[in-house]
Amino acid sequence: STLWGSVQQGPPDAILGVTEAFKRDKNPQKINLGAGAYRDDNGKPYVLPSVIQAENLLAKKNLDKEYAPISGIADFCNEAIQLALSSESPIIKNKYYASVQSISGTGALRVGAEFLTRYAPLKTIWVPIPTWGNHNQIFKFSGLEVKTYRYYDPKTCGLDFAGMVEDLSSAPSGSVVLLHACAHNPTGVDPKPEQWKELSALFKSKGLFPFFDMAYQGFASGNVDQDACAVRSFLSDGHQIALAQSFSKNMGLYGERVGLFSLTTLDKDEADRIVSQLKIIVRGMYSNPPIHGARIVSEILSNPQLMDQWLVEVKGMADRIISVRYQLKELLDKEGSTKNWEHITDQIGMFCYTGLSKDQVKKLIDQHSVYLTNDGRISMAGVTSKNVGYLASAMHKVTS
Ligand SMILES: Cc1[nH+]cc(COP(=O)(O)O)c(CN[C@@H](CCC(=O)O)C(=O)O)c1O
Repeated sequence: STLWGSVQQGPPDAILGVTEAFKRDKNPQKINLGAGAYRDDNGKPYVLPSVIQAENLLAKKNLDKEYAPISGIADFCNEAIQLALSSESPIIKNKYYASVQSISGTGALRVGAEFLTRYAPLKTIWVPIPTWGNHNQIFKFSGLEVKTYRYYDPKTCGLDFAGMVEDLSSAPSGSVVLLHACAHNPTGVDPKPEQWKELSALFKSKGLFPFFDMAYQGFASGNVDQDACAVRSFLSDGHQIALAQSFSKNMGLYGERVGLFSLTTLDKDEADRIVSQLKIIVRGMYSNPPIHGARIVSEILSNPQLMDQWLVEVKGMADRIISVRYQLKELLDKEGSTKNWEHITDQIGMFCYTGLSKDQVKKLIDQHSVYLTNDGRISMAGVTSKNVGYLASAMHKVTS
Protein backbone atom coordinates (compact mmCIF):
# COMPACT_ATOMS: atom_id res chain seq x y z
CA SER A 1 0.00 0.00 0.00
CA THR A 2 1.15 3.58 -0.57
CA LEU A 3 2.67 5.59 2.29
CA TRP A 4 -0.53 7.61 2.83
CA GLY A 5 -2.98 4.95 1.63
CA SER A 6 -4.78 5.01 4.97
CA VAL A 7 -5.55 8.78 4.86
CA GLN A 8 -9.36 9.12 4.58
CA GLN A 9 -11.21 11.98 2.82
CA GLY A 10 -12.36 14.32 5.60
CA PRO A 11 -15.82 15.96 5.58
CA PRO A 12 -16.05 19.63 4.43
CA ASP A 13 -16.11 22.13 7.33
CA ALA A 14 -19.72 22.67 8.44
CA ILE A 15 -19.36 26.44 8.14
CA LEU A 16 -16.70 27.15 5.53
CA GLY A 17 -18.00 24.32 3.33
CA VAL A 18 -21.25 26.24 2.78
CA THR A 19 -19.39 28.98 0.90
CA GLU A 20 -17.75 26.36 -1.34
CA ALA A 21 -21.21 24.99 -2.26
CA PHE A 22 -22.50 28.56 -2.77
CA LYS A 23 -19.68 29.32 -5.22
CA ARG A 24 -20.63 26.27 -7.33
CA ASP A 25 -24.27 27.40 -7.64
CA LYS A 26 -25.08 29.12 -10.98
CA ASN A 27 -28.41 30.68 -9.85
CA PRO A 28 -28.05 34.50 -10.18
CA GLN A 29 -30.39 34.95 -7.20
CA LYS A 30 -28.25 32.78 -4.89
CA ILE A 31 -27.61 34.14 -1.39
CA ASN A 32 -24.72 33.09 0.89
CA LEU A 33 -25.80 33.16 4.55
CA GLY A 34 -23.07 30.73 5.62
CA ALA A 35 -19.81 32.16 6.93
CA GLY A 36 -19.93 34.87 9.55
CA ALA A 37 -18.21 37.63 7.57
CA TYR A 38 -19.74 41.09 7.27
CA ARG A 39 -21.07 42.29 3.90
CA ASP A 40 -22.30 45.78 3.05
CA ASP A 41 -25.80 46.44 1.65
CA ASN A 42 -24.50 45.50 -1.80
CA GLY A 43 -23.37 42.13 -0.48
CA LYS A 44 -19.71 43.09 -0.80
CA PRO A 45 -16.89 42.62 1.76
CA TYR A 46 -16.23 45.84 3.71
CA VAL A 47 -12.74 47.18 4.38
CA LEU A 48 -13.27 49.78 7.08
CA PRO A 49 -12.09 53.29 6.09
CA SER A 50 -10.37 53.58 9.50
CA VAL A 51 -8.36 50.47 8.59
CA ILE A 52 -7.37 51.97 5.24
CA GLN A 53 -6.33 55.21 6.99
CA ALA A 54 -4.30 53.26 9.54
CA GLU A 55 -2.53 51.39 6.74
CA ASN A 56 -1.71 54.67 5.00
CA LEU A 57 -0.22 56.04 8.25
CA LEU A 58 1.76 52.83 8.73
CA ALA A 59 3.12 52.95 5.18
CA LYS A 60 4.60 56.38 5.88
CA LYS A 61 6.53 54.99 8.85
CA ASN A 62 8.60 52.65 6.62
CA LEU A 63 8.58 49.98 9.31
CA ASP A 64 10.77 46.87 8.92
CA LYS A 65 9.59 43.29 8.65
CA GLU A 66 11.51 41.88 11.62
CA TYR A 67 10.01 39.11 13.75
CA ALA A 68 7.53 40.25 16.37
CA PRO A 69 8.33 39.12 19.92
CA ILE A 70 6.93 35.63 20.68
CA SER A 71 4.21 37.32 22.78
CA GLY A 72 3.39 39.68 19.91
CA ILE A 73 3.55 43.43 19.33
CA ALA A 74 3.50 44.94 22.82
CA ASP A 75 1.51 48.07 21.87
CA PHE A 76 -1.14 45.90 20.26
CA CYS A 77 -1.39 43.63 23.31
CA ASN A 78 -1.78 46.56 25.67
CA GLU A 79 -4.33 48.39 23.50
CA ALA A 80 -6.39 45.24 22.89
CA ILE A 81 -6.72 44.19 26.55
CA GLN A 82 -7.57 47.80 27.47
CA LEU A 83 -10.38 47.81 24.88
CA ALA A 84 -11.79 44.68 26.53
CA LEU A 85 -11.45 45.73 30.18
CA SER A 86 -11.56 49.59 29.84
CA SER A 87 -8.81 51.98 30.96
CA GLU A 88 -10.41 52.38 34.40
CA SER A 89 -10.04 48.69 35.24
CA PRO A 90 -7.70 48.13 38.22
CA ILE A 91 -6.38 45.08 36.36
CA ILE A 92 -5.27 47.38 33.54
CA LYS A 93 -3.83 49.97 35.94
CA ASN A 94 -1.87 47.32 37.88
CA LYS A 95 -1.09 45.24 34.78
CA TYR A 96 -2.43 42.13 36.55
CA TYR A 97 -2.78 40.21 33.31
CA ALA A 98 -0.76 37.86 31.11
CA SER A 99 -1.42 38.39 27.41
CA VAL A 100 0.00 37.03 24.17
CA GLN A 101 -0.98 38.11 20.65
CA SER A 102 -2.64 35.22 18.85
CA ILE A 103 -3.53 34.05 15.34
CA SER A 104 -6.93 35.70 15.67
CA GLY A 105 -9.66 34.40 17.96
CA THR A 106 -9.15 30.81 16.90
CA GLY A 107 -5.49 31.05 17.88
CA ALA A 108 -6.35 32.67 21.20
CA LEU A 109 -8.69 29.80 22.00
CA ARG A 110 -6.06 27.25 20.99
CA VAL A 111 -3.17 28.82 22.95
CA GLY A 112 -5.49 29.23 25.93
CA ALA A 113 -6.63 25.62 25.73
CA GLU A 114 -3.02 24.39 25.49
CA PHE A 115 -2.19 26.40 28.63
CA LEU A 116 -5.26 25.11 30.50
CA THR A 117 -4.47 21.51 29.56
CA ARG A 118 -1.09 21.98 31.26
CA TYR A 119 -2.05 24.06 34.30
CA ALA A 120 -5.80 24.02 35.01
CA PRO A 121 -6.85 21.96 38.06
CA LEU A 122 -9.31 20.04 35.83
CA LYS A 123 -8.66 19.29 32.15
CA THR A 124 -12.37 19.65 31.34
CA ILE A 125 -14.07 22.49 29.48
CA TRP A 126 -17.84 22.92 29.41
CA VAL A 127 -19.28 24.44 26.22
CA PRO A 128 -22.88 25.55 25.52
CA ILE A 129 -25.32 23.53 23.40
CA PRO A 130 -25.00 24.67 20.63
CA THR A 131 -21.70 26.47 20.28
CA TRP A 132 -19.43 27.63 17.45
CA GLY A 133 -18.64 24.50 15.43
CA ASN A 134 -14.85 24.91 15.74
CA HIS A 135 -14.79 25.09 19.58
CA ASN A 136 -15.05 21.33 20.00
CA GLN A 137 -12.07 20.40 17.86
CA ILE A 138 -9.91 23.30 19.10
CA PHE A 139 -10.35 22.07 22.68
CA LYS A 140 -10.11 18.39 21.79
CA PHE A 141 -6.90 18.90 19.79
CA SER A 142 -5.48 20.76 22.81
CA GLY A 143 -6.08 17.81 25.12
CA LEU A 144 -9.11 19.10 27.05
CA GLU A 145 -12.15 16.90 27.66
CA VAL A 146 -15.21 18.68 26.27
CA LYS A 147 -18.51 18.55 28.18
CA THR A 148 -21.70 20.46 27.40
CA TYR A 149 -24.22 22.57 29.26
CA ARG A 150 -27.77 23.40 28.16
CA TYR A 151 -28.02 26.90 26.66
CA TYR A 152 -30.53 27.30 23.80
CA ASP A 153 -34.22 26.53 24.17
CA PRO A 154 -35.66 25.50 20.76
CA LYS A 155 -39.19 25.94 22.10
CA THR A 156 -38.69 29.66 22.72
CA CYS A 157 -35.72 30.21 20.41
CA GLY A 158 -34.25 31.84 23.52
CA LEU A 159 -32.04 31.04 26.51
CA ASP A 160 -32.64 27.94 28.63
CA PHE A 161 -31.30 29.74 31.70
CA ALA A 162 -32.66 27.20 34.19
CA GLY A 163 -31.05 24.36 32.24
CA MET A 164 -27.77 26.28 31.98
CA VAL A 165 -27.69 26.91 35.74
CA GLU A 166 -28.65 23.32 36.55
CA ASP A 167 -25.93 21.85 34.32
CA LEU A 168 -23.22 24.25 35.50
CA SER A 169 -24.22 23.61 39.12
CA SER A 170 -23.28 19.98 38.59
CA ALA A 171 -19.86 20.82 37.08
CA PRO A 172 -17.06 19.83 39.48
CA SER A 173 -15.18 22.67 41.16
CA GLY A 174 -12.21 23.70 39.00
CA SER A 175 -13.99 23.02 35.71
CA VAL A 176 -13.30 25.47 32.90
CA VAL A 177 -16.49 26.92 31.37
CA LEU A 178 -16.55 28.53 27.93
CA LEU A 179 -18.76 31.62 27.77
CA HIS A 180 -19.59 33.65 24.67
CA ALA A 181 -19.06 37.21 25.91
CA CYS A 182 -21.66 38.65 23.49
CA ALA A 183 -23.49 37.71 20.27
CA HIS A 184 -23.59 33.97 20.95
CA ASN A 185 -22.69 31.94 17.87
CA PRO A 186 -24.81 30.32 16.37
CA THR A 187 -27.96 31.34 18.29
CA GLY A 188 -27.65 35.12 18.74
CA VAL A 189 -29.08 34.56 22.23
CA ASP A 190 -27.24 36.23 25.14
CA PRO A 191 -27.94 36.16 28.90
CA LYS A 192 -29.43 39.40 30.26
CA PRO A 193 -27.26 41.53 32.60
CA GLU A 194 -29.11 40.21 35.68
CA GLN A 195 -28.58 36.64 34.46
CA TRP A 196 -24.86 37.32 34.05
CA LYS A 197 -24.88 38.50 37.67
CA GLU A 198 -26.50 35.20 38.73
CA LEU A 199 -23.96 33.25 36.71
CA SER A 200 -21.12 35.20 38.34
CA ALA A 201 -22.40 34.20 41.78
CA LEU A 202 -22.79 30.59 40.62
CA PHE A 203 -19.21 30.47 39.27
CA LYS A 204 -18.01 31.83 42.62
CA SER A 205 -19.98 29.34 44.72
CA LYS A 206 -19.11 26.36 42.51
CA GLY A 207 -15.45 27.29 41.90
CA LEU A 208 -15.87 27.35 38.10
CA PHE A 209 -13.26 29.04 35.87
CA PRO A 210 -14.67 31.30 33.11
CA PHE A 211 -13.05 31.28 29.66
CA PHE A 212 -14.67 34.15 27.71
CA ASP A 213 -14.67 34.04 23.92
CA MET A 214 -15.17 37.66 22.81
CA ALA A 215 -15.13 37.55 19.02
CA TYR A 216 -17.67 40.34 18.43
CA GLN A 217 -16.88 43.24 20.79
CA GLY A 218 -18.66 46.30 19.36
CA PHE A 219 -20.19 44.30 16.55
CA ALA A 220 -23.16 43.00 18.55
CA SER A 221 -24.79 46.13 20.01
CA GLY A 222 -22.62 48.67 18.19
CA ASN A 223 -21.11 49.71 21.54
CA VAL A 224 -17.74 48.27 22.61
CA ASP A 225 -18.39 48.89 26.31
CA GLN A 226 -21.86 47.36 26.27
CA ASP A 227 -20.61 44.25 24.48
CA ALA A 228 -17.87 43.79 27.11
CA CYS A 229 -20.21 44.13 30.09
CA ALA A 230 -20.33 40.40 30.92
CA VAL A 231 -16.53 40.21 31.00
CA ARG A 232 -16.26 43.40 33.06
CA SER A 233 -19.02 42.33 35.45
CA PHE A 234 -17.28 39.03 36.20
CA LEU A 235 -14.00 40.89 36.80
CA SER A 236 -15.66 43.45 39.08
CA ASP A 237 -17.03 40.47 41.07
CA GLY A 238 -13.45 39.35 41.64
CA HIS A 239 -13.19 36.40 39.23
CA GLN A 240 -9.96 35.52 37.50
CA ILE A 241 -10.75 34.84 33.85
CA ALA A 242 -9.30 33.69 30.53
CA LEU A 243 -10.22 35.81 27.52
CA ALA A 244 -9.94 35.18 23.78
CA GLN A 245 -10.32 38.30 21.61
CA SER A 246 -10.69 38.61 17.85
CA PHE A 247 -10.52 41.62 15.53
CA SER A 248 -11.86 39.69 12.54
CA LYS A 249 -15.39 41.06 12.68
CA ASN A 250 -15.29 44.36 14.57
CA MET A 251 -12.41 45.64 12.42
CA GLY A 252 -13.02 43.48 9.37
CA LEU A 253 -9.51 42.02 9.66
CA TYR A 254 -10.58 38.42 8.93
CA GLY A 255 -7.60 37.41 6.82
CA GLU A 256 -5.05 39.40 8.86
CA ARG A 257 -5.60 36.99 11.77
CA VAL A 258 -5.47 39.44 14.69
CA GLY A 259 -6.29 38.25 18.20
CA LEU A 260 -5.19 38.21 21.83
CA PHE A 261 -5.23 35.59 24.56
CA SER A 262 -5.24 36.87 28.16
CA LEU A 263 -5.39 35.52 31.71
CA THR A 264 -6.04 37.92 34.59
CA THR A 265 -3.66 37.38 37.53
CA LEU A 266 -3.39 38.15 41.25
CA ASP A 267 -0.17 40.12 40.91
CA LYS A 268 2.63 41.10 38.54
CA ASP A 269 4.84 38.14 39.48
CA GLU A 270 2.08 35.68 38.55
CA ALA A 271 1.57 37.57 35.27
CA ASP A 272 5.28 37.32 34.42
CA ARG A 273 5.42 33.59 35.22
CA ILE A 274 2.33 32.89 33.13
CA VAL A 275 3.56 34.92 30.15
CA SER A 276 6.79 32.93 30.23
CA GLN A 277 4.83 29.68 29.92
CA LEU A 278 2.49 31.08 27.24
CA LYS A 279 5.59 32.06 25.24
CA ILE A 280 6.91 28.50 25.44
CA ILE A 281 3.57 27.23 24.06
CA VAL A 282 3.54 29.83 21.25
CA ARG A 283 7.20 29.23 20.36
CA GLY A 284 6.53 25.53 19.90
CA MET A 285 3.37 26.20 17.85
CA TYR A 286 4.09 29.03 15.38
CA SER A 287 7.03 30.89 17.01
CA ASN A 288 5.65 34.43 16.66
CA PRO A 289 2.54 36.13 15.24
CA PRO A 290 1.97 38.13 12.02
CA ILE A 291 2.78 41.85 12.35
CA HIS A 292 0.63 43.73 9.84
CA GLY A 293 -2.85 43.29 11.33
CA ALA A 294 -1.67 43.94 14.87
CA ARG A 295 -0.04 47.19 13.73
CA ILE A 296 -3.34 48.29 12.14
CA VAL A 297 -5.29 47.59 15.35
CA SER A 298 -2.67 49.33 17.47
CA GLU A 299 -2.68 52.35 15.14
CA ILE A 300 -6.46 52.68 15.42
CA LEU A 301 -6.81 52.07 19.17
CA SER A 302 -3.95 54.45 20.08
CA ASN A 303 -5.06 57.32 17.80
CA PRO A 304 -8.08 59.18 19.27
CA GLN A 305 -9.30 60.39 15.87
CA LEU A 306 -9.02 56.93 14.29
CA MET A 307 -10.59 55.35 17.38
CA ASP A 308 -13.62 57.66 17.17
CA GLN A 309 -13.93 56.95 13.44
CA TRP A 310 -13.70 53.20 14.04
CA LEU A 311 -16.40 53.35 16.74
CA VAL A 312 -18.74 54.99 14.21
CA GLU A 313 -17.90 52.35 11.58
CA VAL A 314 -18.39 49.35 13.87
CA LYS A 315 -21.71 50.81 15.02
CA GLY A 316 -22.65 51.23 11.37
CA MET A 317 -22.07 47.52 10.76
CA ALA A 318 -24.08 46.55 13.83
CA ASP A 319 -26.91 48.91 12.85
CA ARG A 320 -27.14 47.51 9.33
CA ILE A 321 -27.48 43.99 10.71
CA ILE A 322 -30.12 45.08 13.20
CA SER A 323 -32.07 46.84 10.44
CA VAL A 324 -32.13 43.78 8.14
CA ARG A 325 -33.39 41.73 11.12
CA TYR A 326 -36.42 44.02 11.31
CA GLN A 327 -36.86 44.05 7.52
CA LEU A 328 -36.79 40.22 7.38
CA LYS A 329 -39.32 39.86 10.18
CA GLU A 330 -41.68 42.44 8.67
CA LEU A 331 -41.50 40.82 5.22
CA LEU A 332 -42.19 37.36 6.69
CA ASP A 333 -45.28 38.81 8.34
CA LYS A 334 -46.22 40.48 5.01
CA GLU A 335 -45.82 37.12 3.25
CA GLY A 336 -48.65 35.99 5.50
CA SER A 337 -46.49 33.70 7.63
CA THR A 338 -48.34 32.67 10.78
CA LYS A 339 -45.16 31.50 12.52
CA ASN A 340 -43.73 33.47 15.43
CA TRP A 341 -40.57 35.18 14.11
CA GLU A 342 -39.95 37.34 17.22
CA HIS A 343 -36.57 35.68 17.70
CA ILE A 344 -35.27 37.22 14.46
CA THR A 345 -35.27 40.64 16.14
CA ASP A 346 -34.75 39.44 19.72
CA GLN A 347 -31.45 37.77 18.82
CA ILE A 348 -28.26 39.85 18.53
CA GLY A 349 -25.02 39.87 16.54
CA MET A 350 -23.99 38.31 13.26
CA PHE A 351 -26.29 35.31 13.38
CA CYS A 352 -29.95 34.40 13.51
CA TYR A 353 -30.88 30.92 14.69
CA THR A 354 -34.00 30.57 12.55
CA GLY A 355 -35.37 27.36 14.03
CA LEU A 356 -35.65 25.83 10.54
CA SER A 357 -35.41 22.04 10.48
CA LYS A 358 -32.66 20.27 8.54
CA ASP A 359 -35.26 19.37 5.92
CA GLN A 360 -36.35 23.01 5.57
CA VAL A 361 -32.69 24.07 5.34
CA LYS A 362 -32.18 21.53 2.56
CA LYS A 363 -35.17 22.94 0.67
CA LEU A 364 -33.88 26.51 1.06
CA ILE A 365 -30.58 25.44 -0.50
CA ASP A 366 -31.85 23.07 -3.18
CA GLN A 367 -34.99 24.93 -4.28
CA HIS A 368 -34.09 28.57 -3.59
CA SER A 369 -30.27 28.72 -3.64
CA VAL A 370 -30.22 30.23 -0.17
CA TYR A 371 -27.09 28.86 1.55
CA LEU A 372 -26.87 28.44 5.32
CA THR A 373 -25.48 25.95 7.79
CA ASN A 374 -27.63 22.89 8.36
CA ASP A 375 -28.43 23.89 11.94
CA GLY A 376 -30.60 26.66 10.51
CA ARG A 377 -28.13 29.45 11.38
CA ILE A 378 -28.12 32.37 8.96
CA SER A 379 -25.44 35.03 8.87
CA MET A 380 -27.50 38.22 8.86
CA ALA A 381 -24.50 39.95 7.33
CA GLY A 382 -25.35 38.23 4.05
CA VAL A 383 -28.84 39.76 4.05
CA THR A 384 -29.26 43.08 2.24
CA SER A 385 -32.17 45.41 1.45
CA LYS A 386 -31.92 43.98 -2.09
CA ASN A 387 -32.20 40.27 -1.24
CA VAL A 388 -34.25 40.34 1.98
CA GLY A 389 -37.52 40.13 -0.02
CA TYR A 390 -36.36 37.02 -1.89
CA LEU A 391 -35.16 35.51 1.41
CA ALA A 392 -38.44 36.18 3.22
CA SER A 393 -40.43 34.62 0.40
CA ALA A 394 -38.15 31.56 0.28
CA MET A 395 -38.27 31.13 4.08
CA HIS A 396 -42.06 31.45 4.03
CA LYS A 397 -42.36 28.86 1.26
CA VAL A 398 -40.27 26.24 3.10
CA THR A 399 -42.03 26.84 6.44
CA SER A 400 -45.65 26.97 5.36
C1 LIG B 1 -17.58 32.62 18.73
C2 LIG B 1 -16.42 32.68 17.78
N1 LIG B 1 -15.16 32.58 18.31
C3 LIG B 1 -14.07 32.63 17.50
C4 LIG B 1 -14.20 32.79 16.13
C5 LIG B 1 -12.89 32.79 15.37
O1 LIG B 1 -12.76 33.79 14.46
P1 LIG B 1 -11.29 34.26 14.06
O2 LIG B 1 -10.92 35.35 14.99
O3 LIG B 1 -11.41 34.74 12.65
O4 LIG B 1 -10.35 33.10 14.19
C6 LIG B 1 -15.48 32.89 15.51
C7 LIG B 1 -15.65 33.06 13.99
N2 LIG B 1 -16.75 32.32 13.46
C8 LIG B 1 -17.36 32.78 12.20
C9 LIG B 1 -16.32 32.93 11.09
C10 LIG B 1 -15.98 31.74 10.25
C11 LIG B 1 -15.40 30.65 11.11
O5 LIG B 1 -16.17 29.75 11.47
O6 LIG B 1 -14.18 30.72 11.42
C12 LIG B 1 -18.50 31.83 11.82
O7 LIG B 1 -18.96 31.08 12.73
O8 LIG B 1 -19.00 31.91 10.70
C13 LIG B 1 -16.60 32.85 16.37
O9 LIG B 1 -17.84 32.96 15.86
